[in-house]
Amino acid sequence: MTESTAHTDLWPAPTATGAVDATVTVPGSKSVTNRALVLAALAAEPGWVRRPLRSRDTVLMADALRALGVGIEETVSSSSSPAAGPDAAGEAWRVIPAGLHGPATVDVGNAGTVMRFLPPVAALADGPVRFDGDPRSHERPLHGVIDALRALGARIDDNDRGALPLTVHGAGALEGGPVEVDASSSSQFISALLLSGPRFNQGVEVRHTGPVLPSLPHIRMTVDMLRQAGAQVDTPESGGEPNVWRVSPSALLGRDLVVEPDLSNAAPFLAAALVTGGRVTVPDWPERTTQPGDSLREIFTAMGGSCELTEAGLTFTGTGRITGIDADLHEVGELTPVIAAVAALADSESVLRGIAHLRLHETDRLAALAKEINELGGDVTETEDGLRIRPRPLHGGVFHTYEDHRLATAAAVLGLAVPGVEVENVATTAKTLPDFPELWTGMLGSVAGATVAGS
Ligand SMILES: O=C(O)C1=C[C@@H](OP(=O)(O)O)[C@@H](O)[C@H](O)C1
Ligand SMILES: C=C(OP(=O)(O)O)C(=O)O
Repeated sequence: MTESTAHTDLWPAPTATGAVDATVTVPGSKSVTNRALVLAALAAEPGWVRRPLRSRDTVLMADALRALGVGIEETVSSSSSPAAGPDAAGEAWRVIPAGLHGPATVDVGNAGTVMRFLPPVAALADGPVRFDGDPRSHERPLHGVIDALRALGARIDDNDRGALPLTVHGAGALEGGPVEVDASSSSQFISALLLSGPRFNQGVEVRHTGPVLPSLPHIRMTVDMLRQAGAQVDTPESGGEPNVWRVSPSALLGRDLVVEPDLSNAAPFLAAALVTGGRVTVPDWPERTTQPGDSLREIFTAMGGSCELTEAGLTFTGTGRITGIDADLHEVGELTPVIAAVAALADSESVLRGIAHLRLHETDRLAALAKEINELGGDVTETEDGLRIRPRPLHGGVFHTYEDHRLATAAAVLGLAVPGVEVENVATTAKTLPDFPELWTGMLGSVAGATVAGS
């Protein structure tokens, strides 16, 4: 969290004066889209990524792969693929793999997936690839990827910083093999090495050596998508050693993949049902998924709502009463900001644990949530590994967002119940959810008497 941001634009968060009753179509998953792009770029044949998320993080990924020589064409497709399903017509990315070339320059913005997933890809290029990004990207942990790639045979020039900016001197191939990584600061270190692993001469065997590994569902997502692309992956869950993942060298298939809705970005909309005692349906909620956002069904039910998965999607219904929770969120850390906002509106205390690594996300999320909710009259304290939230009556005010999309959506949730919340730089939601203000007001359009604070 840096103290000051240059943004002066304030978005008056709409206050709900009634129960929401809406269906909200949530755009595609950032995590699935960016994995799909990387795997398609490394494949031996062209593939499709349908219903991709088009947001800052995914456009940065596509542009970076293009800079390395991969063809990515935007199309409006009417799919004839059975895999795509009857209603999968619509926008798609056609990915045409090619030899990976340097010199190239990659702007990672502040996308963890781009800054961590692409250095291993760059090691396969035939020349130098320079990586840089937003000022915050220089502070986010990358040492796990850098050290592991060096151990696997890559040459990287990072001025001994263990962080961005850096240059990967691609040599056209990487030896690969066994490597140890402390991924306690980001699961993305492991995902990064596994995703490119099939293309290393010896494949890769990644052993996590540090304390608790966060975001395991995201590693499962990596493994799942690798397997669907034809890779052979051994995991702790498939009978392998604890904390060891092994990917064999192989060609990857070009897939026809339909991206699921981003279930973590469904969080503010489901929260609206909880906060207003209303009902929100998110269509196309997958029956089976590796996305951490699927845990919202359990977490928000524990906080006082109920949910039902039908053909129409996931319908979440609130009662207007919110109960605090004591929850370990280390597997689903990216859900924390919205859960914290809901907890601040509950009728009992919450403790959110297991999320110390959030201090290294888009901003220091623990510090930012505590400061901003407290500035609205709340009582949030940082613990060693999370937050303690004691609900108090809140008042309006400016909610600073620190270039963090999830801080902005959390603020919108507070604004439903607290008149006069003004969200600084709501446009920062474009990192993963570009149409957030429109989706939000569209959802509230279904509330009789919805008002916009400050208007
Ligand atoms: O692999 C991914 O797509 C992600 C993994 C998680 O990262 P961390 O393990 O760094 O928390 C998550 O928070 C991030 O939003 C997306
Ligand atoms: C931590 C997040 O993003 P990133 O992929 O940049 O790590 C997030 O989206 O909550």
